[in-house]
Amino acid sequence: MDEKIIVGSEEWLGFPSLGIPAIKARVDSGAKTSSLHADNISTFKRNGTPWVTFEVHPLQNNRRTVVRCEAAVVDRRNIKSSNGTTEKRYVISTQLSAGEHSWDVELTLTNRDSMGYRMLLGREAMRHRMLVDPAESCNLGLISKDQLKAHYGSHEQPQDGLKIGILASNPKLYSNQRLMEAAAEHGHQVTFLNMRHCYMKMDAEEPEIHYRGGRLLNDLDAVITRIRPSMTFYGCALARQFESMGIYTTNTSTAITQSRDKLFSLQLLIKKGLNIPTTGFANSPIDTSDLIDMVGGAPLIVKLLEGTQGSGVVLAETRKAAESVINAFKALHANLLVQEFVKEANGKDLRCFVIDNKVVATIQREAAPGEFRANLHLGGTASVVRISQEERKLALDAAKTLGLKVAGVDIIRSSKGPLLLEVNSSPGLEGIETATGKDIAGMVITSIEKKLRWKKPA
Ligand SMILES: Nc1ncnc2c1ncn2[C@@H]1O[C@H](COP(=O)(O)OP(=O)(O)OP(=O)(O)O)[C@@H](O)[C@H]1O
Ligand SMILES: [Mg+2]
Ligand SMILES: [Mg+2]
Repeated sequence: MDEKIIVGSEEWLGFPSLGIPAIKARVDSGAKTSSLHADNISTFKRNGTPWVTFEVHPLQNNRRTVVRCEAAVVDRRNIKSSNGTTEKRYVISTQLSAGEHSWDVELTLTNRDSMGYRMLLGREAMRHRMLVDPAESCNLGLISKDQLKAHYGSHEQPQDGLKIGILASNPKLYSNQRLMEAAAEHGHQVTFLNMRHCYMKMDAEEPEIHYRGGRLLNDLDAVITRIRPSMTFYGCALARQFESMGIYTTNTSTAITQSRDKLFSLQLLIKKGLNIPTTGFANSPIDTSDLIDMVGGAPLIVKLLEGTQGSGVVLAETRKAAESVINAFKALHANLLVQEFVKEANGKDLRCFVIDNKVVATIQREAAPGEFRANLHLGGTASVVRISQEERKLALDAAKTLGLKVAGVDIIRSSKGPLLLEVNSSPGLEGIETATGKDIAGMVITSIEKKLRWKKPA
């Protein structure tokens, strides 16, 4: 061929012999081989030679449209993916159609979804045929929604609702009850998944998650990740496994992991220019006095890095008290931070509930008399409150910085303006739903429906 086809960074391609007339590919000359996102891969023999059968979801963010394909296996190869891991993949050879042209290419089958693209076009398939202009996109033409409907309408699986799992610990908890209720109310099939009863098969080609008794959890559409702090390590491993199987998670394993590390997340937030109370962190007991000065002296707050629901937060009213609390915690080898005490907050703080980059509800929590911690578990009371633009922006920036789609952002009102206290990746629903009367659980479900482009059947 003399004239080379100029392609952009993404293109609509087709694999006629696989029954896939249109699929949007990420053009990636950095990758050697091309890959196709395939599910439920299994092998069989035809006339004595190895074949594979697999399912392709040809449309991005849509797992309802399924095309079952078959192809002869030409090889099994170790492929290094962009995240550095190597997996053994089946290789097939099939005709690629690109605009007016077509030729045979090799494709590796992987069940790893690379940023929503169902296929990656690597340089081997492009060689001598294509040139890439990374500034362009869809040079070979756009495919309309109607065309896609005509291609794939008959491949849409009838579905009454999404299959949603709630990955958590306690099915009796108000938040989990409400999420299950809301999912069912929206017409979905919902299952409570106790993290302790999930176990996984670490396999590059066929990763699996099993549930107590051996039930396979691979066909879920979405998992609502409600991982309690004490289960962060295992819970995030499970979330990661679901993600690697192409299952949508509300908060991703990465976002949860980093938001659980209080110190790390404070560093990330500060780097983004978000305001927090003046905070110090140390390890050796020698410098206690300077550490206290660093945050402006007593009264000050000492926080255990692993504390939750207010349990690890202490107010030291005097310098002497501060020294003894810090030294006591240090002797226990607990990680702690010291923080300026925001006295003018008067035992109040704000909890902003963020979903998909929107503050959907906010409450003000007020500490019980004689208490400075506003946690509802410590007897604090919740009330509806209006927040300022600045507070709203702080909450949204915080959730975004940590990559959380669902977050409870705690803000304290100081004389210097709003200061960020912390960001929770599994915010409780009881206090905020009760005080505001809003259906927050329903909003979480709606957010999943939007992400998966699910529409209520007429
Ligand atoms: N620097 C501070 N100045 C004044 N009050 C504070 C300060 N830090 C925390 N508080 C109060 O103490 C409460 C608990 O603190 P914080 O939210 O940091 O820890 P936590 O509640 O134990 O953590 P988690 O919310 O993860 O369970 C806050 O809600 C707030 O009312
Ligand atoms: Mg808190
Ligand atoms: Mg916290």
